[in-house]
Amino acid sequence: MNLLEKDNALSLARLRDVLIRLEDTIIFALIERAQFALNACTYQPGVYEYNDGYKGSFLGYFLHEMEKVHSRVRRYTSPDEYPFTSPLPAPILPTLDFPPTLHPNHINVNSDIMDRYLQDIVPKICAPGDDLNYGSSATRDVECLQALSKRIHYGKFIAESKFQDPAQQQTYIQLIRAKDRDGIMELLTNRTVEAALLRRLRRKAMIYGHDITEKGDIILEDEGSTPTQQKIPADVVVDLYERFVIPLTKEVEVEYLLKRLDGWQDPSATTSS
Ligand SMILES: C=C(O[C@@H]1C=C(C(=O)O)C=C[C@H]1O)C(=O)O
Repeated sequence: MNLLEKDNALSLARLRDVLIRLEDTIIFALIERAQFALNACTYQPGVYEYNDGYKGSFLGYFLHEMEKVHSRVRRYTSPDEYPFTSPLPAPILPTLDFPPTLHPNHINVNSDIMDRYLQDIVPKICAPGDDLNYGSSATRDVECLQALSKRIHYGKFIAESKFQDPAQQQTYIQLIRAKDRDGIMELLTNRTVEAALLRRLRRKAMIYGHDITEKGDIILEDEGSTPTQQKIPADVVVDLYERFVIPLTKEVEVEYLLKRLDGWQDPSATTSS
């Protein structure tokens, strides 16, 4: 979605279409990472010496170097992009005039994303062991992390869209003023959308994650496909969304809404004469 556009920027349907497209990005990024072994040494701090005194992991070093270049070309001035590392240099390009779609906030859940990715995701999609392809596996790790980060932080746009719905705004205002996290979570939750998403995701993962024979047949798990024919198990992708991506997206929505009234004047409030 072009965030420089001003019209219809917060249409919930358009935002949901972005999340649907990001499903493809995430599935293919996971498939690319799954080509390589776990390469656990790339996640352990202190395994390599770095000329600038950096003491973290190979992935951390690679990610920070990548983000420094991306920061220089103003990637993180976009309201849908959030870095994992700091400090980052100022952009060499003039900042773009994004419409003020989101309420000012400093929400960044990338440390949670990194923890869950390393603990819960990589070990399930990669073969154990070390294939020495450290640069390749780290490159795919960065692509997975960036895609997951974009998807989860899109929760801010979704939350703003829901807040601006006239039919729900006063209810959100009451819940926010009461600091009612559970009430906000319940109001923003759409179980129908979530269930449809998981059904669609399983179909995508089964099709994208399998080779297609010359005849055009797709060999699926329940048709006796062997692990070598599965680029990534559909169950892993569905479980990733159900236990991590969706819950963390909703946490971002709740955190965003809890701060939505900071410095905000309710236009519907009657001014006392
Ligand atoms: C993103 C939305 O908000 C919530 C989070 C969802 C998700 O992370 O996929 C789906 C539905 C909602 O429970 C939405 O309403 O589309």
